[in-house]
Amino acid sequence: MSDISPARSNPEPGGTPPREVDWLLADADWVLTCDAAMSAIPSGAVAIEGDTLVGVGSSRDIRSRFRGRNEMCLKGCLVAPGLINTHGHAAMSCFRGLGSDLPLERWLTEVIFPAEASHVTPEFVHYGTLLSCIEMLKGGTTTFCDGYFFEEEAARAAQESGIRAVLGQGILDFPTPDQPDPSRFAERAEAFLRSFPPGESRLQPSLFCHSISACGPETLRRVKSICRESGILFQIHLSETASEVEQVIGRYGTRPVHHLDRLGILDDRTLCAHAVWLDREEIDILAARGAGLSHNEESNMKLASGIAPVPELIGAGVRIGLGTDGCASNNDLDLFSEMDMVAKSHKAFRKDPMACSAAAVLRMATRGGSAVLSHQGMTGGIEEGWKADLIVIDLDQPHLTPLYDPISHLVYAAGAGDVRHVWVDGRLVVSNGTILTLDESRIMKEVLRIAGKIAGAS
Ligand SMILES: CSC[C@H]1O[C@@H](n2cnc3c(O)ncnc32)[C@H](O)[C@@H]1O
Ligand SMILES: [Zn+2]
Repeated sequence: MSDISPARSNPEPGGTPPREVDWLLADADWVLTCDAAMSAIPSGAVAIEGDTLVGVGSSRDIRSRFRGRNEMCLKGCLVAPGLINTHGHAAMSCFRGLGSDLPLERWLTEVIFPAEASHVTPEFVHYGTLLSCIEMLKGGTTTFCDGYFFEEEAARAAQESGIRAVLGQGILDFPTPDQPDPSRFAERAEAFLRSFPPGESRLQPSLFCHSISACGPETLRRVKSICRESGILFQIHLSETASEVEQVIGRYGTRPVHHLDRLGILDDRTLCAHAVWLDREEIDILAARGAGLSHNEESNMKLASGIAPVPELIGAGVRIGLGTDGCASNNDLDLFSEMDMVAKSHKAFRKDPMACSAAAVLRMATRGGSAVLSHQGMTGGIEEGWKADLIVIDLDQPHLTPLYDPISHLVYAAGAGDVRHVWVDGRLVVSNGTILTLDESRIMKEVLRIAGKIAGAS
């Protein structure tokens, strides 16, 4: 059980006195660094100064070098990097579970798009995103990548919560809740970028073209060019269902990845969500261009979209993170259950227990996610000089006893409810399972009020 108490700094006799830092977290049973070798440090410790990890190692070593203004003894706990959710629509927590058990096209056109036209307002996005930030932070997610409407409100919510986020303004060639005139999509995108608080490194803007079906070639080209000029991430839903691929072939005479490649969309600042239906050539193009993917297995399974070729993508060197998608197609934002499902579904689909290992899945949820968001060297690992985005798991529980392999434990046995403490950018935002930055019960009440109107209208 973790305890905020002095961690007994231990200077070497006659040596330099320990450096004083903001936080010294010591005596953890394990520190999972998620470094390139996915190493785990037994009896480990970390030191945090400001927003940065300044010491990572054995408790003995770190205690000899640092003394914390705040110290925590983490006996019975595991420390891991904060998880990274690379695809979602945070505000859609207000639609949690709406239209369950339909395939993607019917779910979108019969339920979600009409509900969005009637109910999505700045207030909906603000409270839906706040609720999602609470769920994500309490469940060990410290970064999320988003795409929705009125995304200024999502940015405001992320800012209030203390989470790290990439926030994508949604663009379609159809009227949307925040742009009734689709011909003015570029003005909407530019207004969003202008609204973005400058100098806020924890939050980054992005643009999100919904899909090839919803955005014509000119829209895709223009939005990508705005992204290039601004040095920001371009996002798109890609090849989510087999029928979407058939539609693209029917309309453009080529498969979706070739279509995007011909338009010059694919590079290392493009993030494609889903990418379920890919052929060999498309996988090679994605790898050659350095494009990133978000693998959203639970959403793909719930909408019966299919199983993405993850082992082939990893084999080809494509960069992949894990995403939950929105709460209407998952129906939660829990990256622990997502990791468990990803590892098991690929094993079952291939009838091969080695098809997708626990380490490969944890890598996608940490370093992989960081790479597709261009946060590499900053998040997704516990390394000196990187951002202090950390989670502490309480191991002192029946379902986590005994422990032989900490990575296997994190992926197959631990759950979002086992997260005790969370730091983002060096700031403690969840303590003993309680969110410190937001008023959880007030936000739930506001979301219930919004949900009451949605339920009353349907
Ligand atoms: C511009 S992104 C927001 C837009 O996307 C819709 N959406 C949510 N989940 C999915 C999905 O899995 N595939 C396609 N579109 C999705 C959301 O409802 C918004 O309209
Ligand atoms: Zn999506």
